[in-house]
Amino acid sequence: MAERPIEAMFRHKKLKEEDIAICECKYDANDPESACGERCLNVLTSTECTPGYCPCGDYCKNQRFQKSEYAKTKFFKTEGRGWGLIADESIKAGQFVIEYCGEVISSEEAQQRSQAYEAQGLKDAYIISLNANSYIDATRKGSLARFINHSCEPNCETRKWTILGEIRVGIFAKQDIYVGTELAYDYNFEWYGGANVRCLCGAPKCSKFLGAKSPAFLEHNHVWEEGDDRYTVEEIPLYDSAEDEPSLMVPKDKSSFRHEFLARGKNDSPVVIGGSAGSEPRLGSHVAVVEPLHSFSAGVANDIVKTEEIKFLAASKLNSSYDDIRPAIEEHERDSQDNVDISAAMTWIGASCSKLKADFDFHFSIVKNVVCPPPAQAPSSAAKYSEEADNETGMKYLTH
Ligand SMILES: C[S@@+](CC[C@H](N)C(=O)[O-])C[C@H]1O[C@@H](n2cnc3c(N)ncnc32)[C@H](O)[C@@H]1O
Repeated sequence: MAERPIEAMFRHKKLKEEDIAICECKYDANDPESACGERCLNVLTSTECTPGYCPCGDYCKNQRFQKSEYAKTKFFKTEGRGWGLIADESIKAGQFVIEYCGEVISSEEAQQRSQAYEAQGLKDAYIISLNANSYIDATRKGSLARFINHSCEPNCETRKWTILGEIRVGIFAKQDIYVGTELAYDYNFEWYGGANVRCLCGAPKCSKFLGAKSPAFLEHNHVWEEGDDRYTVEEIPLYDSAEDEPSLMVPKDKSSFRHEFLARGKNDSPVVIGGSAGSEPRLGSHVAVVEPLHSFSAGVANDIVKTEEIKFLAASKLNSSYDDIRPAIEEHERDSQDNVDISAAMTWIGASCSKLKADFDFHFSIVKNVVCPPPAQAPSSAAKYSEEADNETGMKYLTH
């Protein structure tokens, strides 16, 4: 066995000798920079070489986490987003910027701490996910990486690396970054903030909330689907990191339907479809006023209620199968590993298709029965059928 420096023996306590990944690199004495470059077997598997075992010895370039080879950065005060981190030297695309350091904790501990920090009034969240069961909390201990803000169009990204048998998270540049540019990554898969925070990244395709696509956010706010008004932003309590406002009113999407009111016919007044309640319906726009469900014929009402029930059932089946597949999806998204259990994936795909079909059937039943009823069906007394067709869709709407 090759002789190893003493400190190497102490450092990989968790790694058994037979588990140490040893590359086959041979460094060129005339070009020491070539040692363990991008073709190194360990680099290709996002694993750092183990000191004392790498054939390139001290020339090995693949020990950046272990040697804290960070880019030069400094923190600064942003407008509305607290502290941020900027590049203090130019950074190349793909370069390791800094490690996200902190306390490694379990998911139960992460949940407890996140609630406790919120109760203490801490507005900034520093817990990110490491894998399905562990999190890194940089609230009390961490590197400068804790100051990196979120952007929906970021110049950096997180990547997982295996260092001496342990997974660690690094921030890497996605593109060349000039000196003085703010560093940002997308919090989506790592976000473990308790409160819903309005995103102030300013990107044209901003998703409005920090971590809006993260498993934790979806779990707390349910599935936020296009056209599903149960989960519109108006209904999500949030605080604004800039002004700590308790609520935010976002203009409603005029083209989305409000099925629940229609299908259940909860009140007697006409129901507005596709406009904010109380707003003036406009003829020929994507706004229609219809009667509550109970004022339609029994056949029409039954058809809509039946398709809506199927829709809810399909949604709940999809949700429960998502719970089974979620750990695999998370793992896959983080580590790009193809370890998704095929039967769970098939169930999930099946449930997704059933839900799509149920959604379609429900929408179709509204269009068929309410928005465009067959000519034989006379409109009710409270509404008359407008002959004016929408230019874009050709659909006709009920109006006062
Ligand atoms: C990991 S910390 C980042 C550093 C933080 N700005 C500070 O002052 O310590 C994450 C917190 O920063 C704030 N933040 C980060 N990105 C943001 C963004 N795009 N919009 C609004 N607030 C943001 C949020 O309060 C979030 O909880």
